[in-house]
Amino acid sequence: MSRVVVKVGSSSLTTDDGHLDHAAIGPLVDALVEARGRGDEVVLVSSGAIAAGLGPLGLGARPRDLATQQAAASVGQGALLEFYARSFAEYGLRVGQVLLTIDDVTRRSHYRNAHQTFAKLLELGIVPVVNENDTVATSEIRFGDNDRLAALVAHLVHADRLVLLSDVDALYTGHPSLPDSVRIERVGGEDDLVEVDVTRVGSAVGTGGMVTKIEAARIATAAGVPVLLTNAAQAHEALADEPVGTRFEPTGKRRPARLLWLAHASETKGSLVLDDGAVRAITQGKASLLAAGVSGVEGTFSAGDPVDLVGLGGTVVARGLVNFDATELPAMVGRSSRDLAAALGPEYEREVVHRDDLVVL
Ligand SMILES: Nc1ncnc2c1ncn2[C@@H]1O[C@H](COP(=O)(O)OP(=O)(O)O)[C@@H](O)[C@H]1O
Ligand SMILES: N[C@@H](CCC(=O)OP(=O)(O)O)C(=O)O
Repeated sequence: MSRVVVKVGSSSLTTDDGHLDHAAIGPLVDALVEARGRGDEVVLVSSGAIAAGLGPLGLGARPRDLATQQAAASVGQGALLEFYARSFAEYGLRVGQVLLTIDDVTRRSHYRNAHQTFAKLLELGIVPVVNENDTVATSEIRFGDNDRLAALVAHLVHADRLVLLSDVDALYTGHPSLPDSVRIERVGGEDDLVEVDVTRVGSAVGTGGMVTKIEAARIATAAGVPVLLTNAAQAHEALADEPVGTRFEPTGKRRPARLLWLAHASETKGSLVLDDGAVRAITQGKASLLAAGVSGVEGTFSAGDPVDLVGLGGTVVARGLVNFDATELPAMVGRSSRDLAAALGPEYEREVVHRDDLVVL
Protein backbone atom coordinates (compact mmCIF):
# COMPACT_ATOMS: atom_id res chain seq x y z
CA MET A 1 0.00 0.00 0.00
CA SER A 2 1.29 3.45 -0.76
CA ARG A 3 0.05 6.97 -0.16
CA VAL A 4 -0.09 9.12 -3.25
CA VAL A 5 -0.91 12.80 -3.77
CA VAL A 6 -2.31 13.52 -7.23
CA LYS A 7 -2.47 17.10 -8.49
CA VAL A 8 -4.55 17.92 -11.54
CA GLY A 9 -4.43 21.29 -13.31
CA SER A 10 -7.23 23.56 -14.53
CA SER A 11 -6.40 22.87 -18.17
CA SER A 12 -7.20 19.18 -17.68
CA LEU A 13 -10.52 19.76 -15.92
CA THR A 14 -12.29 22.55 -17.70
CA THR A 15 -13.51 23.37 -21.19
CA ASP A 16 -12.46 26.47 -23.10
CA ASP A 17 -15.82 28.10 -22.41
CA GLY A 18 -15.31 27.92 -18.64
CA HIS A 19 -17.25 24.85 -17.57
CA LEU A 20 -16.26 21.54 -16.03
CA ASP A 21 -15.11 19.01 -18.60
CA HIS A 22 -17.06 15.98 -17.43
CA ALA A 23 -15.56 13.77 -20.14
CA ALA A 24 -12.05 14.50 -18.84
CA ILE A 25 -12.81 14.20 -15.13
CA GLY A 26 -14.53 10.81 -15.45
CA PRO A 27 -11.35 8.88 -16.43
CA LEU A 28 -9.38 10.70 -13.73
CA VAL A 29 -11.87 9.56 -11.09
CA ASP A 30 -11.75 6.02 -12.53
CA ALA A 31 -7.95 5.97 -12.19
CA LEU A 32 -8.11 7.19 -8.59
CA VAL A 33 -10.75 4.59 -7.74
CA GLU A 34 -8.58 1.86 -9.29
CA ALA A 35 -5.64 2.99 -7.16
CA ARG A 36 -7.85 2.77 -4.10
CA GLY A 37 -8.86 -0.72 -5.21
CA ARG A 38 -5.17 -1.73 -5.18
CA GLY A 39 -5.00 -0.58 -1.57
CA ASP A 40 -3.41 2.84 -2.17
CA GLU A 41 -4.48 5.92 -0.24
CA VAL A 42 -5.09 8.91 -2.48
CA VAL A 43 -5.23 12.64 -1.84
CA LEU A 44 -6.42 14.73 -4.78
CA VAL A 45 -5.20 18.32 -5.15
CA SER A 46 -7.54 19.76 -7.75
CA SER A 47 -7.28 23.14 -9.45
CA GLY A 48 -10.08 24.38 -11.64
CA ALA A 49 -12.24 26.42 -9.24
CA ILE A 50 -11.62 29.72 -11.01
CA ALA A 51 -11.75 28.20 -14.51
CA ALA A 52 -14.99 26.34 -13.70
CA GLY A 53 -16.59 29.53 -12.37
CA LEU A 54 -16.02 31.52 -15.56
CA GLY A 55 -18.86 29.99 -17.61
CA PRO A 56 -21.54 30.22 -14.89
CA LEU A 57 -20.60 33.88 -14.28
CA GLY A 58 -20.65 34.70 -17.99
CA LEU A 59 -16.96 35.57 -18.04
CA GLY A 60 -15.06 34.90 -21.27
CA ALA A 61 -11.49 34.81 -19.97
CA ARG A 62 -9.73 34.45 -16.63
CA PRO A 63 -10.30 37.80 -14.83
CA ARG A 64 -7.23 39.82 -13.86
CA ASP A 65 -8.53 41.32 -10.64
CA LEU A 66 -8.40 39.33 -7.44
CA ALA A 67 -12.00 40.00 -6.35
CA THR A 68 -13.49 38.59 -9.56
CA GLN A 69 -11.12 35.60 -9.41
CA GLN A 70 -12.33 34.99 -5.86
CA ALA A 71 -15.97 35.22 -6.94
CA ALA A 72 -15.31 32.79 -9.80
CA ALA A 73 -13.51 30.42 -7.41
CA SER A 74 -16.42 30.58 -4.99
CA VAL A 75 -18.86 29.50 -7.70
CA GLY A 76 -16.48 27.06 -9.42
CA GLN A 77 -15.27 25.28 -6.27
CA GLY A 78 -18.86 24.32 -5.43
CA ALA A 79 -19.39 22.89 -8.89
CA LEU A 80 -16.07 21.06 -8.76
CA LEU A 81 -16.76 19.44 -5.40
CA GLU A 82 -20.30 18.54 -6.36
CA PHE A 83 -19.01 16.75 -9.44
CA TYR A 84 -16.27 14.89 -7.57
CA ALA A 85 -18.69 13.92 -4.79
CA ARG A 86 -21.17 12.52 -7.31
CA SER A 87 -18.51 10.70 -9.35
CA PHE A 88 -16.82 9.01 -6.38
CA ALA A 89 -20.21 8.17 -4.83
CA GLU A 90 -20.91 5.96 -7.87
CA TYR A 91 -18.10 3.74 -6.55
CA GLY A 92 -19.26 3.98 -2.95
CA LEU A 93 -16.53 6.46 -1.99
CA ARG A 94 -16.85 9.76 -0.19
CA VAL A 95 -14.85 12.92 -0.76
CA GLY A 96 -13.89 15.53 1.85
CA GLN A 97 -13.09 19.11 0.87
CA VAL A 98 -9.89 20.63 2.30
CA LEU A 99 -9.27 24.28 1.46
CA LEU A 100 -5.86 25.53 2.59
CA THR A 101 -4.08 28.86 2.92
CA ILE A 102 -0.35 29.36 3.30
CA ASP A 103 -0.75 29.75 7.08
CA ASP A 104 -1.88 26.14 7.27
CA VAL A 105 1.60 24.92 6.40
CA THR A 106 3.73 27.67 7.91
CA ARG A 107 2.21 28.28 11.34
CA ARG A 108 3.06 25.46 13.68
CA SER A 109 -0.39 25.12 15.27
CA HIS A 110 -2.18 25.23 11.90
CA TYR A 111 0.25 22.73 10.40
CA ARG A 112 -0.40 20.23 13.16
CA ASN A 113 -4.11 20.76 12.75
CA ALA A 114 -3.98 20.23 8.97
CA HIS A 115 -1.86 17.12 9.46
CA GLN A 116 -4.42 15.66 11.87
CA THR A 117 -7.31 16.48 9.53
CA PHE A 118 -5.68 14.58 6.66
CA ALA A 119 -4.78 11.67 8.92
CA LYS A 120 -8.38 11.34 10.09
CA LEU A 121 -9.87 11.66 6.60
CA LEU A 122 -7.57 8.93 5.30
CA GLU A 123 -8.25 6.73 8.30
CA LEU A 124 -11.97 7.04 7.56
CA GLY A 125 -11.39 6.01 3.94
CA ILE A 126 -12.37 9.41 2.56
CA VAL A 127 -10.76 10.91 -0.56
CA PRO A 128 -9.52 14.39 0.44
CA VAL A 129 -9.99 16.92 -2.37
CA VAL A 130 -7.68 19.85 -1.76
CA ASN A 131 -7.46 23.33 -3.23
CA GLU A 132 -6.17 26.69 -2.17
CA ASN A 133 -8.80 28.65 -0.28
CA ASP A 134 -9.10 31.10 -3.16
CA THR A 135 -12.18 32.92 -1.91
CA VAL A 136 -10.55 34.18 1.26
CA ALA A 137 -6.84 34.16 0.41
CA THR A 138 -5.57 37.63 -0.49
CA SER A 139 -2.78 38.27 -2.96
CA GLU A 140 -0.04 38.31 -0.33
CA ILE A 141 -1.00 35.05 1.29
CA ARG A 142 -1.94 33.01 -1.79
CA PHE A 143 -0.06 29.87 -2.58
CA GLY A 144 -0.51 31.22 -6.08
CA ASP A 145 -0.31 27.86 -7.70
CA ASN A 146 -1.43 24.42 -6.84
CA ASP A 147 1.75 22.69 -7.98
CA ARG A 148 3.63 23.99 -4.95
CA LEU A 149 0.57 23.45 -2.75
CA ALA A 150 0.57 19.79 -3.87
CA ALA A 151 4.27 19.41 -3.05
CA LEU A 152 3.68 20.76 0.44
CA VAL A 153 0.61 18.57 0.91
CA ALA A 154 2.66 15.54 -0.20
CA HIS A 155 5.03 16.33 2.62
CA LEU A 156 2.27 17.14 5.09
CA VAL A 157 0.58 13.75 4.59
CA HIS A 158 3.89 11.84 4.38
CA ALA A 159 3.12 10.73 0.84
CA ASP A 160 5.17 8.05 -0.87
CA ARG A 161 4.88 9.84 -4.19
CA LEU A 162 3.45 12.86 -5.94
CA VAL A 163 1.79 12.70 -9.36
CA LEU A 164 1.39 15.97 -11.28
CA LEU A 165 -1.21 15.70 -14.05
CA SER A 166 -1.25 18.44 -16.65
CA ASP A 167 -2.13 18.87 -20.32
CA VAL A 168 1.36 17.85 -21.45
CA ASP A 169 2.58 14.23 -21.35
CA ALA A 170 6.06 14.97 -19.97
CA LEU A 171 8.71 17.56 -19.39
CA TYR A 172 10.49 18.53 -22.61
CA THR A 173 13.82 20.26 -23.18
CA GLY A 174 11.85 23.23 -24.53
CA HIS A 175 8.23 24.14 -25.19
CA PRO A 176 6.55 20.99 -26.57
CA SER A 177 5.30 22.88 -29.64
CA LEU A 178 8.88 23.51 -30.80
CA PRO A 179 10.16 20.86 -33.26
CA ASP A 180 13.54 20.26 -31.60
CA SER A 181 12.14 19.85 -28.06
CA VAL A 182 12.96 16.40 -26.69
CA ARG A 183 10.98 14.43 -24.13
CA ILE A 184 12.74 13.86 -20.79
CA GLU A 185 12.06 10.57 -19.01
CA ARG A 186 14.05 11.02 -15.83
CA VAL A 187 15.38 13.92 -13.78
CA GLY A 188 17.95 12.80 -11.22
CA GLY A 189 18.83 16.25 -9.91
CA GLU A 190 19.53 19.87 -10.82
CA ASP A 191 22.14 18.91 -13.44
CA ASP A 192 19.43 17.35 -15.59
CA LEU A 193 17.51 20.65 -15.63
CA VAL A 194 20.31 22.98 -16.71
CA GLU A 195 19.47 22.74 -20.40
CA VAL A 196 15.68 22.69 -19.93
CA ASP A 197 13.70 25.75 -21.05
CA VAL A 198 10.39 26.16 -19.23
CA THR A 199 10.01 29.89 -19.74
CA ARG A 200 7.29 29.74 -22.40
CA VAL A 201 3.74 30.16 -21.11
CA GLY A 202 1.39 27.26 -20.58
CA SER A 203 -2.33 26.94 -21.24
CA ALA A 204 -4.83 29.80 -21.13
CA VAL A 205 -6.45 28.62 -17.91
CA GLY A 206 -3.45 27.23 -16.00
CA THR A 207 -1.43 29.62 -13.85
CA GLY A 208 2.15 28.61 -13.55
CA GLY A 209 3.08 26.66 -16.68
CA MET A 210 6.04 24.32 -16.34
CA VAL A 211 7.95 26.69 -14.05
CA THR A 212 5.79 25.93 -11.03
CA LYS A 213 5.79 22.19 -11.77
CA ILE A 214 9.58 22.16 -11.71
CA GLU A 215 9.52 24.15 -8.48
CA ALA A 216 7.01 21.69 -6.99
CA ALA A 217 9.18 18.78 -8.09
CA ARG A 218 12.18 20.44 -6.41
CA ILE A 219 10.27 20.90 -3.14
CA ALA A 220 8.95 17.34 -3.12
CA THR A 221 12.15 15.58 -4.21
CA ALA A 222 14.22 17.64 -1.77
CA ALA A 223 11.91 16.23 0.90
CA GLY A 224 12.44 12.67 -0.30
CA VAL A 225 9.19 12.32 -2.30
CA PRO A 226 9.51 11.10 -5.94
CA VAL A 227 7.43 12.96 -8.51
CA LEU A 228 5.84 11.80 -11.75
CA LEU A 229 4.71 14.40 -14.28
CA THR A 230 2.39 13.43 -17.13
CA ASN A 231 -0.94 14.35 -18.65
CA ALA A 232 -4.33 13.66 -17.11
CA ALA A 233 -5.21 11.29 -19.95
CA GLN A 234 -2.50 8.96 -18.59
CA ALA A 235 -3.72 9.11 -14.99
CA HIS A 236 -4.37 5.37 -15.02
CA GLU A 237 -0.78 4.50 -16.08
CA ALA A 238 0.72 7.12 -13.76
CA LEU A 239 -1.10 5.77 -10.73
CA ALA A 240 -0.21 2.20 -11.64
CA ASP A 241 3.43 3.35 -11.67
CA GLU A 242 3.88 2.42 -15.33
CA PRO A 243 6.72 4.10 -17.23
CA VAL A 244 4.99 7.23 -18.52
CA GLY A 245 5.86 10.92 -18.31
CA THR A 246 8.87 12.34 -16.50
CA ARG A 247 10.07 10.89 -13.22
CA PHE A 248 11.89 13.18 -10.77
CA GLU A 249 14.02 11.16 -8.34
CA PRO A 250 14.26 12.08 -4.64
CA THR A 251 17.29 14.25 -3.89
CA GLY A 252 16.98 14.80 -0.15
CA LYS A 253 15.49 13.68 3.13
CA ARG A 254 12.30 14.76 4.85
CA ARG A 255 12.18 17.93 6.91
CA PRO A 256 9.26 19.75 8.54
CA ALA A 257 6.82 21.14 5.96
CA ARG A 258 6.94 24.66 7.31
CA LEU A 259 10.72 24.66 6.77
CA LEU A 260 10.21 23.40 3.26
CA TRP A 261 7.84 26.24 2.64
CA LEU A 262 10.25 28.72 4.18
CA ALA A 263 13.11 27.52 2.00
CA HIS A 264 10.96 27.94 -1.08
CA ALA A 265 8.82 30.86 0.12
CA SER A 266 8.62 33.58 -2.42
CA GLU A 267 7.46 36.29 -0.05
CA THR A 268 9.05 37.18 3.25
CA LYS A 269 7.57 40.05 5.23
CA GLY A 270 10.77 41.78 6.21
CA SER A 271 14.35 41.19 7.19
CA LEU A 272 16.62 41.13 10.21
CA VAL A 273 20.22 42.29 9.80
CA LEU A 274 22.67 40.04 11.67
CA ASP A 275 26.17 40.80 12.88
CA ASP A 276 29.00 38.50 11.78
CA GLY A 277 28.90 36.43 14.98
CA ALA A 278 25.19 35.74 14.57
CA VAL A 279 25.68 34.75 10.92
CA ARG A 280 28.35 32.25 11.99
CA ALA A 281 26.23 30.94 14.86
CA ILE A 282 23.33 30.29 12.52
CA THR A 283 25.10 28.97 9.45
CA GLN A 284 27.80 26.93 11.19
CA GLY A 285 26.75 26.53 14.82
CA LYS A 286 23.11 25.51 14.22
CA ALA A 287 22.09 28.05 16.87
CA SER A 288 18.87 30.04 17.34
CA LEU A 289 18.95 33.75 16.57
CA LEU A 290 19.11 35.87 19.74
CA ALA A 291 18.38 39.60 19.97
CA ALA A 292 22.03 40.22 20.84
CA GLY A 293 23.07 39.25 17.29
CA VAL A 294 20.50 41.44 15.50
CA SER A 295 21.65 44.88 14.43
CA GLY A 296 18.76 46.05 12.28
CA VAL A 297 15.09 45.43 11.49
CA GLU A 298 13.35 46.12 8.17
CA GLY A 299 9.77 45.65 7.00
CA THR A 300 6.36 45.26 8.60
CA PHE A 301 5.74 41.83 10.07
CA SER A 302 3.98 40.12 12.94
CA ALA A 303 5.16 37.33 15.19
CA GLY A 304 5.03 34.08 13.19
CA ASP A 305 5.75 35.71 9.81
CA PRO A 306 8.63 34.57 7.57
CA VAL A 307 11.59 36.97 7.43
CA ASP A 308 14.96 37.00 5.68
CA LEU A 309 18.06 36.87 7.87
CA VAL A 310 20.63 39.08 6.21
CA GLY A 311 24.36 39.49 6.83
CA LEU A 312 25.96 42.93 7.19
CA GLY A 313 26.96 42.77 3.50
CA GLY A 314 23.31 42.37 2.46
CA THR A 315 23.41 38.65 1.58
CA VAL A 316 20.38 36.61 2.65
CA VAL A 317 21.87 33.75 4.67
CA ALA A 318 18.74 32.15 6.08
CA ARG A 319 14.98 32.44 6.45
CA GLY A 320 13.05 32.06 9.64
CA LEU A 321 9.70 32.44 11.36
CA VAL A 322 10.13 35.41 13.69
CA ASN A 323 8.86 35.31 17.28
CA PHE A 324 8.19 39.06 17.68
CA ASP A 325 6.35 41.84 15.82
CA ALA A 326 8.45 44.34 13.83
CA THR A 327 7.37 47.05 16.27
CA GLU A 328 8.76 45.15 19.28
CA LEU A 329 12.21 44.42 17.89
CA PRO A 330 13.93 47.85 17.73
CA ALA A 331 13.90 48.04 21.55
CA MET A 332 15.47 44.56 21.72
CA VAL A 333 18.29 44.58 19.17
CA GLY A 334 21.81 44.07 20.48
CA ARG A 335 20.64 43.25 24.01
CA SER A 336 21.29 40.03 25.93
CA SER A 337 18.37 37.75 26.79
CA ARG A 338 18.93 38.32 30.51
CA ASP A 339 18.94 42.10 30.09
CA LEU A 340 15.73 41.91 28.04
CA ALA A 341 13.99 39.70 30.59
CA ALA A 342 14.94 42.10 33.41
CA ALA A 343 13.93 45.23 31.48
CA LEU A 344 10.88 44.10 29.50
CA GLY A 345 9.61 40.92 31.18
CA PRO A 346 10.23 37.16 30.88
CA GLU A 347 8.44 36.82 27.53
CA TYR A 348 11.24 38.86 25.94
CA GLU A 349 13.85 36.28 26.91
CA ARG A 350 12.83 34.10 23.92
CA GLU A 351 14.93 33.64 20.82
CA VAL A 352 14.09 36.05 18.00
CA VAL A 353 14.03 33.06 15.63
CA HIS A 354 14.14 29.55 17.06
CA ARG A 355 16.50 27.06 15.44
CA ASP A 356 13.56 24.76 14.60
CA ASP A 357 11.91 27.58 12.63
CA LEU A 358 14.94 28.47 10.54
CA VAL A 359 16.44 27.29 7.25
CA VAL A 360 19.95 28.16 6.14
CA LEU A 361 20.03 28.94 2.42
N1 LIG B 1 9.76 22.53 -21.28
C1 LIG B 1 8.47 22.30 -21.23
N2 LIG B 1 7.99 21.02 -21.19
C2 LIG B 1 6.67 20.77 -21.12
N3 LIG B 1 5.70 21.73 -21.08
C3 LIG B 1 6.10 23.03 -21.10
C4 LIG B 1 7.48 23.38 -21.17
N4 LIG B 1 7.58 24.73 -21.17
C5 LIG B 1 6.34 25.21 -21.09
N5 LIG B 1 5.41 24.22 -21.06
C6 LIG B 1 3.95 24.43 -20.96
O1 LIG B 1 3.45 24.17 -19.65
C7 LIG B 1 2.07 23.80 -19.79
C8 LIG B 1 1.51 23.20 -18.49
O2 LIG B 1 1.29 24.20 -17.50
P1 LIG B 1 -0.15 24.79 -17.10
O3 LIG B 1 -0.82 25.32 -18.32
O4 LIG B 1 0.03 25.73 -15.96
O5 LIG B 1 -0.93 23.47 -16.71
P2 LIG B 1 -1.85 23.07 -15.47
O6 LIG B 1 -3.16 23.73 -15.65
O7 LIG B 1 -1.89 21.58 -15.64
O8 LIG B 1 -1.17 23.46 -14.18
C9 LIG B 1 2.10 22.89 -20.97
O9 LIG B 1 0.85 22.80 -21.60
C10 LIG B 1 3.14 23.52 -21.89
O10 LIG B 1 2.53 24.33 -22.85
N1 LIG C 1 -6.68 27.45 -6.90
C1 LIG C 1 -6.86 27.78 -8.32
C2 LIG C 1 -5.84 27.10 -9.20
C3 LIG C 1 -4.47 27.64 -9.16
C4 LIG C 1 -3.55 26.82 -10.05
O1 LIG C 1 -2.43 26.54 -9.68
O2 LIG C 1 -4.01 26.38 -11.27
P1 LIG C 1 -3.24 25.34 -12.22
O3 LIG C 1 -2.00 26.00 -12.78
O4 LIG C 1 -4.21 25.02 -13.28
O5 LIG C 1 -2.88 24.15 -11.41
C5 LIG C 1 -8.21 27.28 -8.81
O6 LIG C 1 -8.73 26.28 -8.31
O7 LIG C 1 -8.71 27.88 -9.77
